[in-house]
Formats: sequence, structure tokens, C-alpha cells
Amino acid sequence: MSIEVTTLHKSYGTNAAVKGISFRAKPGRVLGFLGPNGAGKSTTLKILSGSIPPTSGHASVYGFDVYQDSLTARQHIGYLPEHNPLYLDMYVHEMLAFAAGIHRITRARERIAEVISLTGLESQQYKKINELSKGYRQRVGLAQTILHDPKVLILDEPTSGLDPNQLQDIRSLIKQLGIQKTVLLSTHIMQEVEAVCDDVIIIHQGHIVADFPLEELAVRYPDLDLESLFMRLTTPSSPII
Ligand SMILES: Nc1ncnc2c1ncn2[C@@H]1O[C@H](COP(=O)(O)OP(=O)(O)OP(=O)(O)O)[C@@H](O)[C@H]1O
Repeated sequence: MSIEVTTLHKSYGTNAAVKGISFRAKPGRVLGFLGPNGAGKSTTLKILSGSIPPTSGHASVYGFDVYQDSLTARQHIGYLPEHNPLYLDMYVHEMLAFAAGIHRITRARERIAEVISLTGLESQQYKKINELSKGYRQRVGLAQTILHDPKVLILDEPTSGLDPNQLQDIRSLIKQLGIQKTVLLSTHIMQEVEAVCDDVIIIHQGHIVADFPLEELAVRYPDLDLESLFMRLTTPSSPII
């Protein structure tokens, strides 16, 4: 397993956001982390990326605890946060060189060229980030996330706000990356899960209410498509399985 989460809890003051969730993610697969607003998706991804500590429980990446052994765990993780923080005054190329320096990447020039080509940023690489469209900014965020060639990608709503063409490009890139890496992808969009994911977790009010390989949807939940299942499991009165 590349990601293992065990009885993870997170409270912000008295607000319990994540309530004892456990799950695993495997290499070579894209795991869709699906849930309504406020379900606890971003909180879980922030804990996994080492950005915030859990209140209790454990999460590890390739055996390294993301809290106790955060520096080592983070070497294996590329994290694209929901709001994709970028230095807007930097040029695309400059920002990637800066990030390569932080990761102490050897052969940085070659790796930056590789990542620019992979994310389709050739035409934009000498522009300032504040001149870029949202889709291209998202690609810069992804380029930065994969620059150190991490084994695990944690992507928090990476396609939000993109137009249909950009959506398709970014989704195929994620799918391509998922062939070799473990990808944990948070989204609200059912079509995105269907287009990109191999496994699905549905989270609702801080609990996991479903966890299954997408190809087993029809067997596990006969007569329900993903959207109907999501609606059934995340309406306020829905039972926790
Ligand atoms: N920094 C914070 N301080 C206090 N409460 C927070 C904080 N961040 C999140 N929360 C609360 O924790 C709960 C889970 O939020 P979280 O952002 O993890 O959900 P989400 O599933 O990612 O939602 P969305 O799809 O809207 O991004 C919500 O009730 C939210 O208000």
C-alpha cells in the first residue's frame, strides 16, 4: 500500500471535521475522494500532505508517518492544494526553477523541460503567472506538484473552474500520471470520477460511507449509477454504512 489511513480524526476546536476514517490507496490507481461541501475531503488531504496535524489516528505514505516522519513522507508526495497557491509575479519557468531548487533536483533544467512538456506549458513558459488563464495556472500547479517525481499525488479539486477543453486535458494528464503513481483526487464531479478514477471513496460528514473499486459499482449497488449512489449516501438523513 502506498497510502494507509487508520482511524483518523480531526477537529477544529469543537467542530469535528473528520471522524475516525480508515482507508488505503494502491500504486498505479487513481482514488477518487468524493463528497459534498464540508464533508472533510480537504481536511483529510491536508493531513496526508503534512500541512496540518491530525487530532488522533495515523496516516502514512510508503510506511512513513505523515506527521511523525513528515519530511521523509513529503519527499514521496506531490500536493496540489485546493486554491493552488502560486507566486503570481514569477515567470512560469522561473517558478519551476525555484521549486526545483527547493527539492534539490539534480538535472533541474532537463526535468523542468520534461514537466513543461508533460503539462502542455511550452507556449506559456516565459510568461508571468499573473498573465495566465486559470487553466494554465492549474497546469503550473500540477507541473510544480510532479516536478520532484513523487510516487504519490494528492490533488484537491484540480479541475475546478476549467473550461471543457482544459478539463479534458487535465483529466487525461491525471489519468496518465495515475498509471505509475498513486493518485488521490478530491472532487465533487461524478463525471470526473467516471473518467479518471479506478477506486472511489465517498465521504459524508466526516465519515466514509462507501469505498469500492469503480468496476464493482454495478455489483455492489445494482440499479444505482454513481450519481444516484452519491445522492443516496450523502443526503442529510442517509445512514452511515
Ligand atoms: N481551518 C478551519 N477552521 C475551522 N473549521 C474548518 C477549517 N477548515 C475546515 N473546517 C471545517 O471542517 C469541515 C470540513 O471541511 P473541509 O474543507 O475538509 O471539507 P471539504 O469536503 O473539502 O469541503 P469542500 O468540498 O467545500 O471544499 C467543515 O465543517 C469546515 O467548515
